[in-house]
Amino acid sequence: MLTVEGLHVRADAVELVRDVSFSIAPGERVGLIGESGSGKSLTALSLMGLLPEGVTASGRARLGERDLVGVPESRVKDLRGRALSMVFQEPMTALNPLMRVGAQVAEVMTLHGRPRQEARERAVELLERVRLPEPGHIARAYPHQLSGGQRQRVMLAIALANGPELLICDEPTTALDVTVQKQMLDLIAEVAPALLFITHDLAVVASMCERVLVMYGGRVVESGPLRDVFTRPRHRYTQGLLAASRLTPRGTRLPTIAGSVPPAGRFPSGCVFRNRCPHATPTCETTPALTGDGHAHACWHPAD
Ligand SMILES: Nc1ncnc2c1ncn2[C@@H]1O[C@H](COP(=O)(O)OP(=O)(O)OP(=O)(O)O)[C@@H](O)[C@H]1O
Repeated sequence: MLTVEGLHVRADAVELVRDVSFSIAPGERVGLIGESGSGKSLTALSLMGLLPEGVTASGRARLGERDLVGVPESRVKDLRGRALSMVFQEPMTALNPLMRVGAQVAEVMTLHGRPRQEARERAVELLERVRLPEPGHIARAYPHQLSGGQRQRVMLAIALANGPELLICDEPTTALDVTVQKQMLDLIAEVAPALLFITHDLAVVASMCERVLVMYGGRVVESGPLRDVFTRPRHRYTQGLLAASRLTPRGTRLPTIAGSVPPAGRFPSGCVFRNRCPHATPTCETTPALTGDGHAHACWHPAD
């Protein structure tokens, strides 16, 4: 559905994103991870036609039959917020502080041609879909009257308003506290038609995505199904990332905690790995190993 081939992003002579290629199939959830400054956001922004002033993209990116790069702004504008939409990290900067949130959700629909009254009614339905309580009441609130988690749900409602084919999320839960993060991630996984999910957090990628792309120094250095990349990381950066994370690559012997391995299924509530060990293979017995704070994630692989 989305095909990116040889995408480059430059600011003057400096190449910030180099020769990036990947694709996303309908319904697929793809994670984009990489260190700070590796080019994740610029890759996403070039698909949205939202690159900052002085930064330009070249190469090919298509959503279905429609080109996203190297086309006039009017064409991309027509697709943006309709065929593909994006949820950013900080909802407070993306929302208009002077406009009621219901009107902001309705506006993205009227901009794409929906009659005003119909858009207002649909806005309340969308606020309900993103599980905001009393959506009619919330629609009349201003952004500052909502919590961070509620504001991010409003952003998700805006992103979903015109029934996009692809949702791009750039660190959408970083500004939220941990319990709210989990609810938001579950909601995104449920409502996204297809997803490009940008994050630093490997555990989040493991719980949300089927495939992963790893960026380093402006390039995609590794990509593949989640299990392959997490169990057989090839690039040094991915290996380092996994070693530093709460996940342990298959083949690593984990210390037995306090002389015993906790029984399977003893994940703390809210744990993103509940019954979803990313290393699981048919031959691998996986058992969650809980460490001191009871919320670390690792797998026990007796076969290794
Ligand atoms: N407007 C700009 N002009 C020049 N360079 C820029 C501009 N915006 C970003 N860059 C540079 O491009 C590189 C990639 O930035 P990008 O924001 O895509 O990184 P990222 O992987 O999303 O990082 P983070 O995880 O910190 O958000 C960085 O080196 C950044 O400094």
